[in-house]
Amino acid sequence: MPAKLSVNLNAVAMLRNRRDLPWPSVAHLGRVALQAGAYGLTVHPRPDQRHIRFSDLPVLRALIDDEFPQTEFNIEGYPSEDFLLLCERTEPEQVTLVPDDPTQATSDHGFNFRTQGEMLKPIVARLKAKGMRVSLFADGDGDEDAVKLAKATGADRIELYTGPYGGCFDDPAKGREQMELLGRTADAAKAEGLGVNAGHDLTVANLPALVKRIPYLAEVSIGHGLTADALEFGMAETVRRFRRACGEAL
Ligand SMILES: CC(=O)[C@@H](O)[C@H](O)COP(=O)(O)O
Ligand SMILES: NCC(=O)COP(=O)(O)O
Repeated sequence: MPAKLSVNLNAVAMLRNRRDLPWPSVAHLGRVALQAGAYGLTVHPRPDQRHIRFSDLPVLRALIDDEFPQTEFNIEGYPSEDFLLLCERTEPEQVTLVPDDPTQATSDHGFNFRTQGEMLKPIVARLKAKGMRVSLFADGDGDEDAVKLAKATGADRIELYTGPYGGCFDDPAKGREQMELLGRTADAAKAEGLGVNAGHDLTVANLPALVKRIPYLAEVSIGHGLTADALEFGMAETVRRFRRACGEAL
């Protein structure tokens, strides 16, 4: 089974927010992505709303419900009370919890399950009780004990933080090392019965090797590199290119 592509709309929202105007439209580009066969949409609303605004969420929820009911909405964020309430109001199919500080420019590490595992347990249970699948952002450093602690939170999946892998675009040997660490983390998660997602700095160039190493990868969420390609190739063609890179025969 190829990894499913969820298109992260944060970068589109960031372009829109340069002006007090409604374009580029997050909802319209989400529609184009889903029409082109993306499996889902991802957003990462940050507390300062510098990318996705809280008001985007009901619009995207309605887009999926009304026009693409076979697809999924994935909301990412730090599990503050405000974020949890936002998820409970929006009811995404999946919530990806990340340990981001509000001042961070972008996500750059996974949870420390040794120190944060107990904090996560009731939060995971609360979201799952409302029918949302829960994925936890995790470092892909090959730490098998950390994966066991992630499993103990009750989460359904982990999302491998692939930033260090994506950062090796100009150093293939280091890229292979990072990929092996991601692969070992993923294998440990699979052995624990956790599903495995991945995201951050994935591109059409670095995806094929990753999905080959982790053939059971459930889902990738991609925004920055995909939006960069969409400027060149258009959103629909870009989604098809990424689907091919995920292993879909198109
Ligand atoms: C959780 C994660 O991996 C991030 O990639 C995030 O979703 C992207 O967020 P920004 O687009 O706000 O940098
Ligand atoms: N979870 C990762 C994500 O949604 C997108 O990350 P990026 O492709 O914008 O780096």
